[in-house]
Amino acid sequence: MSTPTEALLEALAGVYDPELRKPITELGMVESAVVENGTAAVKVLLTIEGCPLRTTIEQDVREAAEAVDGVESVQVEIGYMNADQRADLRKNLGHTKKNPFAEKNTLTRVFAVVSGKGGVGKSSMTANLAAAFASQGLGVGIVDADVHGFSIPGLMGISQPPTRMDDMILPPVVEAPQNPEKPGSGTAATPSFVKVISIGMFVEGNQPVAWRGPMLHRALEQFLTDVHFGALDVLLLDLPPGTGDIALSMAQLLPNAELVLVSTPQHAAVDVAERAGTLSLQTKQKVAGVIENMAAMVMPDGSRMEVFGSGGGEQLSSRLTETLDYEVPLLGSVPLEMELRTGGDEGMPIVWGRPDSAAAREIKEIARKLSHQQRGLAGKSLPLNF
Ligand SMILES: Nc1ncnc2c1ncn2[C@@H]1O[C@H](COP(=O)(O)OP(=O)(O)OP(=O)(O)O)[C@@H](O)[C@H]1O
Repeated sequence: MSTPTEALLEALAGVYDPELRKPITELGMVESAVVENGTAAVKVLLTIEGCPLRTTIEQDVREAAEAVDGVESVQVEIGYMNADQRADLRKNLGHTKKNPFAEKNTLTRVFAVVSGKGGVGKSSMTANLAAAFASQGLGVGIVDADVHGFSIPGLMGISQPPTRMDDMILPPVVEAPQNPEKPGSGTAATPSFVKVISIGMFVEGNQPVAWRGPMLHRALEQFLTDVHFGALDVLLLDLPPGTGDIALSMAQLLPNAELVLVSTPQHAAVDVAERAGTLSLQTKQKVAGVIENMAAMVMPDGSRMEVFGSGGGEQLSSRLTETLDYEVPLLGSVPLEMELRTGGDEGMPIVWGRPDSAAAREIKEIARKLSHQQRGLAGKSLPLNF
C-alpha cells in the first residue's frame, strides 16, 4: 500500500500542463509534494512569471490533491523556474531550434491550404479541417502565415497569446469537444487538440503587416524553429492567396508539404487556382486535392441556389490531373451555409459547433480522405534556390 505522499505524487502525475500536454511531474514542475497530518503541501514551479495558465494549473493540482485518500486540506504554493530549470525543460522536450517538419522521417503530415484568389474560404477551410482532424483523435497544429488576412485565432476562438520561454514559443491550444464516437478524446491525456501560431499574435492591435519577402521568409522560418509544437500528427498552413514569395518560402522550408487547393465553383476562379496548383511543378510538391467551397446553398424549401455557379471544382481537378500527370482528386464540395460564417465569427468552427450540418459533414469527409491518402514525394529536395 502506498503512503499518502506517494499517493499524492501519483495523483499529480495525472495533472497535465495544458500547453505542453505532459504530466507536470515529468516536466520538473513539482518542486515538492508531501502529506503531513492530513495536509497536502505542493509547490509547483511555473515556466515563466505571469504564466497565463496559472489558475488552471493551480486548480487542477488542488483537485488532484483533494481526491487523495487521507488528505483533508491542500496548500498549493506557486513558484517560477529559474534559467537552469527552464533549460532542463527545453532539453527534456527535445526542443532543438531545428525545423522538425522538414526532417525526412517526420511523422507529421503537412498540408498547405492555398488558393488563387482571396476570399474563397481558405482560412475557414483550414480552421475547420483542423477541427475535423482533431475530432478524429489527432494532434493538429496550424501556422497562420496569411500576412494580410490572418484570421485563424479568431476562427478557432483563441484570444490568449503564445507563451515565450526564453527562445522557445509555446502556442495556445484548443481542445476538441468530447467526441461521443471516440471515448476519452478531448481530454488532457489524449491528442484531439489544435495548437495555433499566427502572425496576428505578433503585431499590435489591428495593424497591417507591411513586410517584404525576406521578412516573411524569416517569420515563417521562426514559426517552424522557435515554436514548440511537440508531437503533431498534422500541421496545416494557411498562406496568403496567390503564388507570391511566401508560397516559395513555404516550399523551401517545408518540401514535404502537400497542397490543398481551395476554389469556388465559379469557372473564372479556376484559372487563378490552377496557376497556384501548377506552381507545384516548380517546387516539386504534391497537390493532395481540390476543395470546392461556396457550392450551391440549400434553401429552406429544399431548392438549391448556385450563388457562385457550379462545376469549378471538377474542372480544376481534371485540369490539374492533366497538367501534373497524376490524379488530383476533388476532395469535396462544401456548400455555402450561413452557420459556417457565423461559427467563424463566434470562434467555433462549424465542424465542432454544428457537426451534423451539410458543410460540417462534407469537411469531415474531406479530412477523412486526406488522412487516408498516401503521402506524396515526401522529403524531395528542391532543385531551386529561391
Ligand atoms: N461555405 C461557406 N459558407 C458561408 N460562408 C463562407 C463559406 N466559406 C467561407 N465563408 C465566409 O466567407 C468569408 C471569406 O472566408 P475566409 O476568410 O475563410 O476566406 P480566405 O480565402 O481565407 O480569405 P483571405 O483571402 O482573406 O485569406 C468569411 O466571412 C467566411 O465566413
